[in-house]
Amino acid sequence: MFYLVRMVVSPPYGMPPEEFERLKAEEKEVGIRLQREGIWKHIWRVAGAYANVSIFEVDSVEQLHSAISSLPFFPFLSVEVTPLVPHPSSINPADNPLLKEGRA
Ligand SMILES: O=C(O)CC1=CCC(=O)O1
Repeated sequence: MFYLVRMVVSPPYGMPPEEFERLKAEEKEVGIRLQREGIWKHIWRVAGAYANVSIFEVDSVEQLHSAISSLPFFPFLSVEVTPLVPHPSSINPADNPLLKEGRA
């Protein structure tokens, strides 16, 4: 199952910069691990905002929640989740499991 996830980062006002930098480094580590595990397929910075849009591929919404809530920035994130289904006109096997399985 694919999900479009938009995350807006809002660190609390007054957070000491060194604590913020530590959390940011941990966030990057977890983000890279989830990409290497194949769950976090794409991540893009939203131009002009401290936000990202991402594509996750997971087996369940519980797995998605577990991944997102494992992020060190989680307490400071506004997260919007949109479930996706393959588009019938997609010719990209990565986006369309039917193509990947040779069934379309
Ligand atoms: O900077 C962000 O958009 C938040 C974030 C998620 C994974 C990562 O490395 O940073």
